[in-house]
Amino acid sequence: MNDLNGYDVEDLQPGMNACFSKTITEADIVMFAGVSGDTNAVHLNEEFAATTRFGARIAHGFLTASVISAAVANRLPGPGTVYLGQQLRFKVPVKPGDTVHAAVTVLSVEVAKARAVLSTVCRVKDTVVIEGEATVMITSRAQRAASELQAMPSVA
Ligand SMILES: C/C=C/C(=O)SCCNC(=O)CCNC(=O)[C@H](O)C(C)(C)COP(=O)(O)OP(=O)(O)OC[C@H]1O[C@@H](n2cnc3c(N)ncnc32)[C@H](O)[C@@H]1OP(=O)(O)O
Repeated sequence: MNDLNGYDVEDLQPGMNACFSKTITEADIVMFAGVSGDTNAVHLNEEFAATTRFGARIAHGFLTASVISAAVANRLPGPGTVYLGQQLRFKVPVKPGDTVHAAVTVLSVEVAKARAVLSTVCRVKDTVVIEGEATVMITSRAQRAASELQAMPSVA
């Protein structure tokens, strides 16, 4: 664990898993449109959305995907983790009011590079709405020790 209670890369093992859940509210969709600038009518305009194959407004895909980011940042590997990549497949639309459960599972760990690959799956009830994989950089005890050594004043 690092100072912020995130796992160090040395602590990670394939198969470790964690979940973070969040309900995607109307307010989230409106605020995400504002924050991102993505004002796509399929998210905001009920009349337009009713004419689409979804029949009603749906959440931004990247809003739903952000629950994965929360799972990675808050749960596993936790605080200090840095995203290197995230693959996403949007399988089923998420509607306002749906609760998204983001499950992350460690697939592989590369201790020397302080990297890991995680399976990232979002479900609403039992339905998979997003699946993909994340590549992340993780804090490392070895790197912390090396930096602390470098910071020490040298004795002549
Ligand atoms: C600009 C930003 C906008 C947004 O954020 S929109 C919000 C995020 N997106 C979503 O919520 C979409 C969620 N996904 C869905 O609702 C469904 O998924 C679709 C409506 C897209 C497709 O459903 P169906 O018609 O039942 O698809 P099928 O019969 O399973 O597949 C038809 C072809 O489409 C490919 N496909 C389906 N989903 C995906 C995907 N997520 N990524 C890549 N390809 C996909 C399949 O493979 C197949 O292709 P082949 O005909 O060649 O076999």
